[in-house]
Amino acid sequence: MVAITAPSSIDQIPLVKCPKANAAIIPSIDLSAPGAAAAVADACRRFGFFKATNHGVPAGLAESLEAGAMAFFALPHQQKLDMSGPARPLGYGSKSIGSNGDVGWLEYLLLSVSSSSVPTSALPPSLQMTVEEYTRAVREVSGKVMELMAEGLGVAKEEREVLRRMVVGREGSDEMVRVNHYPPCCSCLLPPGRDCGVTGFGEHTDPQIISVLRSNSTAGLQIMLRENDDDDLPRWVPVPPDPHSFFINVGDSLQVLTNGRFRSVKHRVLAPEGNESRLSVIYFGGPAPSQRIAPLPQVMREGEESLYREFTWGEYKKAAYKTRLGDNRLRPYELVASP
Ligand SMILES: O=C(O)CCC(=O)C(=O)O
Ligand SMILES: [Fe+2]
Repeated sequence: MVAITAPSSIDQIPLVKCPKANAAIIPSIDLSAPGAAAAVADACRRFGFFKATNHGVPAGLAESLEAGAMAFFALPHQQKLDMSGPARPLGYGSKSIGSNGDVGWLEYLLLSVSSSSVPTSALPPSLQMTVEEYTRAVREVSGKVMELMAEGLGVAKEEREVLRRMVVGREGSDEMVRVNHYPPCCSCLLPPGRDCGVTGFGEHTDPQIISVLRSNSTAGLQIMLRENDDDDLPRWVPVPPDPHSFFINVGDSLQVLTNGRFRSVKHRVLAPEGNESRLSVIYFGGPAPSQRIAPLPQVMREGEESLYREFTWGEYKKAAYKTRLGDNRLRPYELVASP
């Protein structure tokens, strides 16, 4: 039993109805194929998002984490709170996302996986071990993807680790794992096929450099397509779930590091419509708090000007905690106003 109150009690943020799904347009990239670097860069420029296949993480690892997480979320509410502490922001949270009034139809665990303030020691030991093992594997995927990104951006071979080194294996880097559980929402109230339109996780961009997401086979994730010349209305596109693949998000910091070449992707999650829960696990790769976030000299053309006022990751993260989920957190740092 999941200790979440009835759907009617949560703030139902009005959502734009989804246009017909056009799932085929979400790029799917075999990370080991020749040409992967160019495909990654193209996807990050156009969508800030892609599906990564052939990533080398054994299926059993994600499945064990999924099973352990589902068992944890099935515990009584108070026990989950007692074990992990209330999310501030690390720990166990339910419905409330952050401290600024954002709500969603979910419960979650937010864990820091690189600092000593990790509440994972309060998790059931087998879940803690699985989270740690899974994180080691996904960290490698994120490192590989960041190298492909650098290659696709045209960074010289000797410097292709420039992004990876900010996160992977760097002393003090800010890596987090979030496990989100979206219980079935209104299947009891609506006929099959009707969009219940309840927000699972409201629209936002991820502030870090990179996010690596894996979910079970329950749908709900959507990304916003960037406006283009023919279509200047924002369009939400459902992302068909694929438990065998990872989904890579460009975060705000990577947008700045690439001087806007890669764009952080707006995304959201709708609460599940059927009887199945959605379970997602997201690895967020952030740098050390003192890391300066400014366009990388390796990607800038001669004479190119920075589009952003520089900041440190620590400053940005602190500012992000003071904003609402859907706020454009990069706007205060833009030197050339976006439309
Ligand atoms: O749960 C999901 O599928 C995505 C959630 C998300 O975007 C996040 O936790 O930042
Ligand atoms: Fe996100």
